[in-house]
Formats: sequence, structure tokens, C-alpha cells
Amino acid sequence: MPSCDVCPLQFCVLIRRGILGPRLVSSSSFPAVYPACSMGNGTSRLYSALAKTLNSSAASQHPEYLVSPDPEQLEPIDPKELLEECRAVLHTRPPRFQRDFVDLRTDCPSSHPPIRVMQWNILAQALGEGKDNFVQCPVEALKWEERKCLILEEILAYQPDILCLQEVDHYFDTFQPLLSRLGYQGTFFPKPWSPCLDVEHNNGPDGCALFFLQNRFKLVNSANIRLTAMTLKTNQVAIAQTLECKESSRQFCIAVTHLKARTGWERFRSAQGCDLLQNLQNITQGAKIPLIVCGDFNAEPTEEVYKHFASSSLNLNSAYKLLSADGQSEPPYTTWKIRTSGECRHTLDYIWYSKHALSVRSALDLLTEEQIGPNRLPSFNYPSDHLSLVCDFSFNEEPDGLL
Ligand SMILES: NC(=O)C1=CN([C@@H]2O[C@H](COP(=O)(O)OP(=O)(O)OC[C@H]3O[C@@H](n4cnc5c(N)ncnc54)[C@H](OP(=O)(O)O)[C@@H]3O)[C@@H](O)[C@H]2O)C=CC1
Ligand SMILES: [Mg+2]
Repeated sequence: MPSCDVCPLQFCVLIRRGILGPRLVSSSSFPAVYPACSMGNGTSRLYSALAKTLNSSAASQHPEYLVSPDPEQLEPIDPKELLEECRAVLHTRPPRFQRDFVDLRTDCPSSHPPIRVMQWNILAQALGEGKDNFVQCPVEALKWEERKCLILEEILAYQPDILCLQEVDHYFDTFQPLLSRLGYQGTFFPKPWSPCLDVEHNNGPDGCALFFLQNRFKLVNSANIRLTAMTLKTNQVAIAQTLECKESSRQFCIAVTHLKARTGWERFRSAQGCDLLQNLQNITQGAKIPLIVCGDFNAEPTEEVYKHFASSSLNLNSAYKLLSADGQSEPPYTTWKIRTSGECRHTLDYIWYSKHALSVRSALDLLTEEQIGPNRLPSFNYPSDHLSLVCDFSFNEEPDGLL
């Protein structure tokens, strides 16, 4: 955040207009966070790509740069080179955890490449540093300059076609500029009263973000939804987009949400879930097109909101259940942290999909308890308290009537 007297919401508006931007970082700040190493020409260009997102606090010191957008920002980035650059920034950290895709291939053959979807609550920087109280996580593990690279590394490692993110509070200065150069089209919907805004030196509100690869999909329709509960507007949001696959010309709806957190709010979450389902019914015209809903539902499978989704007339199934032996049980955890109140191990994150119209071809296995370690998450190895969920989907060949 700039040190000038601009409130976080105004800051967002300024960035959105393209007045403030990642161009503002002086290259003199770079060596402090980047190890000396030899780089080819391509990497040198990337050096500037990543460096420009490293420290937006330089904004107020270089008002002369608040002019035109940098044409370099529009140049594509080679994902391999960005990955190498992230690894160089992270060279003092322990290696990434190995996670494998579990093959869930059904009999249905598919002539088109699968659609890879990533669901991830990436942990808002302001909440991680100022609100979450992760008592076993060293503050150095939360440094944005490095944590950002861990997040990017995870995205680059799995190369999702669609990314559904929650707790994004670095959209305009980091994810939008970098992911757009990797070929993604992004949409951000901040929470109306993000708790990030209460944290000193925050980077603006957190919210949901949805990215898709432009060479694979065409955007047909997009809706930013402020969820209601018992007709009252709430602080929680969703984004729902109808996309058309360029290979197959088939359309589907993809949605991302982050429901109200904390115990005692179960009925509130349930009402928010009903509102989201109603919105999705309208958008898919009663499920005439297949649907994928990703989210941090802040609800265990025992909660009412989960049951609404499982029994909805939209005919949804939860993809990660397919990793269990009987195909009926959710994983034992999708988030695991230690707060002042003690250990918090919960299953809260889901990828719902139209069970008749889509098949899950594979799913990324979760981290084991041993990999997560005794201090749990986030950690030097893993940037968020929530695990990423990644699935490969393909369309079933059945007629639309079976949705
Ligand atoms: N400025 C203003 O006028 C207003 C400000 N607010 C702010 O918004 C907040 C409420 O916003 P709301 O959207 O309802 O927030 P939520 O209750 O949904 O939680 C917000 C975040 O807190 C995290 N969280 C969950 N449990 C805990 C915990 N035990 N300790 C710390 N963090 C936790 C959640 O992460 P996860 O999902 O990963 O569990 C979530 O991202 C208020 O506390 C206030 O700070 C609200 C209204 C007005
Ligand atoms: Mg959180």
C-alpha cells in the first residue's frame, strides 16, 4: 500500500483505472529480495515482470511513474521461466511438497482435452499477518515477497485452465498482471467490508477471483453476486461465469464463492448457500448447462449448507469424495492450522460439479499429515492454511436432458 492518505477502497479504484500499477517498483529494490544469479535475456525480462510486483509500496515515492501503462506488462511470459524465477526467490526454503494426481478415469472416453480446475483459498496477506493468529507459523514464513512466489509456484506447477481463488488481496498488483501475461482472463469481486481493511498496512479488500485461459474458453456471461441471507445483503460474494470451450463449443457455468466463517453462523451459511443455488439455477436456466462450483464453504459436510448442495435439483456431486475408497466420503481435511484456540483441522473446501454432465478424470491428492508437519499450515513449505484442490473434468457424451 502507498503511504499516502488514500483509503484502501480508493486505492483499488486507482489501480483499476490503471493509474497505479506494478510498474512502480524501482529496480534498485530488487537485489534485496532476489539472489544474484546469471539470467538469459528471457529471464531478464521476467526479472522485471516479477520485480515489478514485488513491492507496491514504492508507489508514493515515484509519482512520475503514475502515467502510462508499461507496454512490457502486455508481453506474454513463458510459465517455465516464471517458475524458475519463483524457485530462485525461494532458494532458501525447503522444497515443495510432492502431490500426485489420482486417476479416477471412468469408462467414458473423451475426444477433447480435460478441463483442469483449481480451487484455492490462498490466505489474504493482511489476514495472515494481522488477524488469523497462526501461533506456530513464524512471521518470516508469511513475508509476501516469498509467499507470493509459493502461491505462483503452486499455480504454475499444476497449470489449471480455470483458477477459483478466495482471500485474494493482491489482485491488481500481482495476480491480474502476472496471470494475464500467462494467458488468463481474470475477474475480481471484493467483499463489501473485507476484514483486511481493519489491518494496518493492508493492501485493500480481499475477495474472490476467477481466472480462465483465454486460448481455451470464450466468456459468454459473467455475474458478480453479493450473497443474501434471509433477504439481507451479506458480506460474502460469488462470481459465476458461463464459458464456452473453444475445442468442443460446449458451454458450462463456473462459480467461485467464500461463505461466512466461524461457528455459530451455520444457519447464515445455509441461507447464503440457498441464495447461491438460486442464482445458479437462474444462470444455468435450471441446469440446462453443466455447472462447476468451487468454494471455501466454511462448512463441514455435516452442515446444512453442504446438504443443500448435495441434494439440490442441480444434480451436483462433490469431486473430492471420489478420492475415498467408497466414493462417498469427503477428505479428512482441506485446512489445518493452529490458532490460540488450538488445532483447527476441517474439511471446508469443495469442488461441486454436475454429476450427469461431467466426469472427474483425476484429482490432486491432498498433503499427508507427515508432509503438513507438527506446526501445520501455513509454513515455509506451503503458503496457505487451506490446501489447493485440483480436478480434471471432461464432458459426458450423454444428451443434455440428463444434466
Ligand atoms: N469496517 C467496517 O465497517 C466493517 C468491518 N467488518 C469487518 O469484517 C469482519 C467480518 O467479516 P466477515 O466477512 O463476516 O468475516 P468472516 O467471519 O467470514 O471471516 C473473515 C475471515 O476470517 C477468517 N477466520 C475464520 N475464523 C477465524 C478465527 N477464528 N480467527 C481469525 N480469523 C478467522 C476466515 O478465514 P477462513 O475462511 O479461511 O476460515 C475469513 O477469511 C469483522 O470482523 C470486521 O473486521 C465488518 C463489517 C463492517
Ligand atoms: Mg482464512
